[in-house]
Amino acid sequence: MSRNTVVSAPGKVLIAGGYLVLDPAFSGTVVSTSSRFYTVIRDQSPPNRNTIRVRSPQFLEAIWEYGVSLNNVGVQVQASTANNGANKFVHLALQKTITLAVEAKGTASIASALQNGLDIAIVGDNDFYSQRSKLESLGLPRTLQSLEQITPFSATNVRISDVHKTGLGSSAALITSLTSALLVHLSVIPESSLGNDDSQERRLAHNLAQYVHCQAQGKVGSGFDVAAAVFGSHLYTRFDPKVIQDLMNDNDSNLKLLPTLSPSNAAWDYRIAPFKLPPLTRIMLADVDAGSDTPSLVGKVLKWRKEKSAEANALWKELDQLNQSLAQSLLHLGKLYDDDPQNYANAVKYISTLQPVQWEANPWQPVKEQPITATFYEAHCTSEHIRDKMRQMGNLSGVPIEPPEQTRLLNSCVGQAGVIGGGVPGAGGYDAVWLLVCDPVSCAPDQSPLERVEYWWSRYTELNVSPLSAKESLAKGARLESIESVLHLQEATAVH
Ligand SMILES: Nc1ncnc2c1ncn2[C@@H]1O[C@H](COP(=O)(O)OP(=O)(O)OP(=O)(O)O)[C@@H](O)[C@H]1O
Ligand SMILES: C[C@@](O)(CCOP(=O)(O)O)CC(=O)O
Repeated sequence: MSRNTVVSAPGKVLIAGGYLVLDPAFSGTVVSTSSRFYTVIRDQSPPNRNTIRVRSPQFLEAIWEYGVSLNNVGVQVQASTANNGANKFVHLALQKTITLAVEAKGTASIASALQNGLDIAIVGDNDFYSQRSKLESLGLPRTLQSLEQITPFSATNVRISDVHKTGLGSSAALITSLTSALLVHLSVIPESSLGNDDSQERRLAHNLAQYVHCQAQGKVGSGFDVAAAVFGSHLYTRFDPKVIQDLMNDNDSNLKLLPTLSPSNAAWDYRIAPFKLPPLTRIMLADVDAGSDTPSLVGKVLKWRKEKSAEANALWKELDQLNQSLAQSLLHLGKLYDDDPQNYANAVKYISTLQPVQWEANPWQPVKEQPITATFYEAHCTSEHIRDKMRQMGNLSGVPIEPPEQTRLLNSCVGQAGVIGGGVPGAGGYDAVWLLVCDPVSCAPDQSPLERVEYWWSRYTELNVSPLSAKESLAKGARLESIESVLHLQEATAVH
């Protein structure tokens, strides 16, 4: 039986550092999500030498066939003229990854891996796409429980270009799972290398995915979304675009890829510092009405920063300090848990039933719980302060980063018992919110913060708020999967 290779990569939420992360002098706090993209690679049956078929079974008209020629001139991946439209992202991922594989392993080895042709299926968790209309058509309320009733990797019944995305970074997760799965399948990196949080092989996968994503988008962004897909949650400092400038300009593909993309190329100066959300807390995400256009928000903010640089730089500095202190408070909570899990759990349970303003008001609170409660309160205040500064950025640049509708929604959530903080992720706009809530082992007889927020969102009328099921992914970044252990993956990717 032919082997299959399955690699998944998570989505992302930038909880702090929007806009700042575009500048290498600042960092962003990025949380990777349990919602993932999965790429499944099998041999073609019946065999079809040197061809690759890529399928996205969740979409209409989403099958692309390619021919691969490997010769002394190089690698050519040619889209079939019978394809229903092009898929630039997938095409570039195949072209660049196979080219890199030939450089690393030699033509004969890659020709042998392609002797039966490849069938590649790509699917994304339902969270990447808005489930609002599906819930409506099923007559289900907009709750986490309702989402569980939708089959995993369910069909969207539309073309890719028409789907309503939720902003989890589908293209970065897709490119990362596809390029990393190919690297494993073509034996450029061993399967075991994705078992380590950080390794030379994972860094190669990162550099390749960043480059392919930049080529596909036609620009070099900050890359925090690809970094999250590869490494999981972390504090991200961007790389200097110069590292791939020559490759980006090389329209005739004359240059070798490996010298630039190799993990030993010191020009890759991105930094990944460890980060994860505190124990017994949970991130909650919601898709809010229609998505906004990130590139246009970003363009306007950057233009304003250029024109009003003194004012903007002062704001960037203040925000940077706040972003760093939020990350430090959240990391410190992790340490407080490690030092004293019992008092930490008690403190979380205690604040889960109180609004943040009440957290420190109890003079009888056990002494050992006090520093824990105080750190949670600090995180709350800092995240509110960040929102304030992001609104200021929006007002000064004339961009709806946290528009008034979102402010009202967030204020009504952040004031609730057990809610630590929240905001508009990434570039902001109308399309999404995140919250960090306490998630104690049990809240009985009270409702948990999660249940309270969920209920509030499902009844909220000013905006239509639809929750996502994602939690933080604690499995770091891209990982090898076995097809049997991911619910519905076999069915969703079967060749019919
Ligand atoms: N499921 C998929 N299968 C194959 N190709 C896909 C899929 N999803 C996206 N793509 C490709 O990636 C391209 C860009 O995707 P898109 O613009 O949706 O990403 P994005 O803006 O990063 O998403 P997000 O808003 O979630 O951050 C699409 O035009 C398509 O070529
Ligand atoms: C504004 C920016 O900093 C974040 C955009 O994030 P998102 O795609 O809205 O999650 C741009 C970037 O870093 O690519």
